[in-house]
Amino acid sequence: MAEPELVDVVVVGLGVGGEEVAERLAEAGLSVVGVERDLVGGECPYWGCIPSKMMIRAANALAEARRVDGLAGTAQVQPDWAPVAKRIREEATDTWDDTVAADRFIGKGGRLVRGSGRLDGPRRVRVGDQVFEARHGVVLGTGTRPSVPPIDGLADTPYWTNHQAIEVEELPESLLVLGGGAIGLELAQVFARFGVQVTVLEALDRVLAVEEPEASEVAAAALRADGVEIHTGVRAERVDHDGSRFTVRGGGAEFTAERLLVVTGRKAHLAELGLDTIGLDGSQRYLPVDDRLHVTEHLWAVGDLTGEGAFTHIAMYQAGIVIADILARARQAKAGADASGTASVVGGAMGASSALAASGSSGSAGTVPRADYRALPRVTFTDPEVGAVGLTEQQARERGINVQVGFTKLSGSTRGWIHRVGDEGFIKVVADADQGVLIGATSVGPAGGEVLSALVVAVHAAVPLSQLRHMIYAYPTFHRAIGDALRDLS
Ligand SMILES: Cc1cc2nc3c(=O)[nH]c(=O)nc-3n(C[C@H](O)[C@H](O)[C@H](O)COP(=O)(O)OP(=O)(O)OC[C@H]3O[C@@H](n4cnc5c(N)ncnc54)[C@H](O)[C@@H]3O)c2cc1C
Ligand SMILES: NC(=O)c1ccc[n+]([C@@H]2O[C@H](COP(=O)([O-])OP(=O)(O)OC[C@H]3O[C@@H](n4cnc5c(N)ncnc54)[C@H](O)[C@@H]3O)[C@@H](O)[C@H]2O)c1
Repeated sequence: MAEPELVDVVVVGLGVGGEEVAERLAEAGLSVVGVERDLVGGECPYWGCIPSKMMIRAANALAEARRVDGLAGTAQVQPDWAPVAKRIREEATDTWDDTVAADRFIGKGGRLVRGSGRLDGPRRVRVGDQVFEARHGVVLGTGTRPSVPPIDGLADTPYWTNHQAIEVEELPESLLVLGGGAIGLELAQVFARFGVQVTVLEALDRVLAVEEPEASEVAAAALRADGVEIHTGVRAERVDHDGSRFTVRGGGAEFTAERLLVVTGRKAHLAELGLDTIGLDGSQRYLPVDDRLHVTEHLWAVGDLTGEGAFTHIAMYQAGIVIADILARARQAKAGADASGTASVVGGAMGASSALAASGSSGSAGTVPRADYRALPRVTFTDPEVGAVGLTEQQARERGINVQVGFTKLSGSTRGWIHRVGDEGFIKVVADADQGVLIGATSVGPAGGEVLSALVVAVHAAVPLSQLRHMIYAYPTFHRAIGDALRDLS
């Protein structure tokens, strides 16, 4: 068997989290092998956040144009998917080609290895016949894939996941969407606004069930206004495809459409990562990590597979901590080696030590930040946008917190009233009455995700309620409604 090749760090999976770690460590002068079996960049730029938000931008332009009537005259809107598909192909994904991202990593000094990586004992990764041994350790950033439920008949049909929905060049006449979560709602609204007859089937009793019930109500009403049929409490039991149409049976009813999109959550695939070779259980749903993203000594994980929230901003946040941790350890190792007069343990390259010294690393593991998810923000980019941070009211009550809640509708604010059509939304704040701080908030509205930023600061920095109440909120903004919600706390 070939001797393992010694490097500083191996990163398996170059999605947003892994790519960030690999690029920044390579830039700092470490010898980094990045292993990727598909596209460098992962789900977000090719089949996730970016192309879906391009679709949403286009769909929202149609909706705004349709709002001209009654506000500013009349407008005739003729939707055309061609420019959207073209933009996704040419601007977002380079027709699903990662040359730019791969070259960027290589340009920073990284070594890209194409293939599937798996652990092969402590600090070792195997990719086909190649084995790498990492002095500082291995970072896993292998993300998630769609979790497709074991529904009778489904596996034998040509159903879509987010990949086919994002790559679509010609829209179907009708679409069944299985799953009323973030992906389901965002894409359902886009396609409906382009004229597709969309039906959403959700197993739970409300869509967007992880957020406040008031948010689910507003989102469902907005989609229905766009012509989307929503059926909650429907768990699909059987799927058939007759060559041209899908039929889904569930909840005693039958639904048919030309296409079926399955967006029922995501799943990490730990079993294929060789975790057993270091004594870890590969059958778990996610890979548990500590607050420095350590799975175990010399093994870190970032992004969706940690189960801390399937968001690009979580993957990037975690990547920042891992980078600081590894650079601090590399610097300590180098200092130890320098003191004992042995060769540098950092990389093999002559420039590595000086690059590391200039990289801004703290030099001490004690100063590496620890992950804190109290103020985790999330935004579902429906129109209106659903922004939320921290705990929902129910989560706070389940934790036994002395909860106060404040609520205000946007339509009751000056800006909402001026905005008129499309002003659906609200601000809801959840406070810990004993601590006198916000522990959660929801901001739904035309700019719900942007308005959320003030609430994220409030939860993150535990700004006292007394200070929040005495802040000046610009008039007439949507965010001024935060003041109204705070006054409603009881
Ligand atoms: C339709 C959609 C819309 C979304 N919109 C948003 C949004 O608006 N905002 C937001 O914050 N998040 C959004 N997300 C979520 C976001 O895309 C993910 O949270 C993010 O991509 C996670 O990054 P990651 O690095 O953990 O993994 P991924 O992006 O999944 O990347 C993992 C990479 O690892 C590779 N890989 C896996 N196993 C191996 C292996 N054994 N060897 C080598 N390579 C391997 C994969 O090929 C992949 O490239 C959206 C997701 C979807 C599907
Ligand atoms: N704007 C964003 O930040 C954004 C956008 C899209 C996705 N994402 C991320 O991607 C993750 C995955 O999104 P998702 O929408 O696939 O998952 P999700 O977990 O948010 O929603 C899946 C929905 O499918 C339902 N479901 C499951 N099995 C079903 C069945 N058999 N029949 C009917 N309904 C069923 C669930 O009850 C749930 O409501 C999200 O959790 C989110 O973190 C983020």
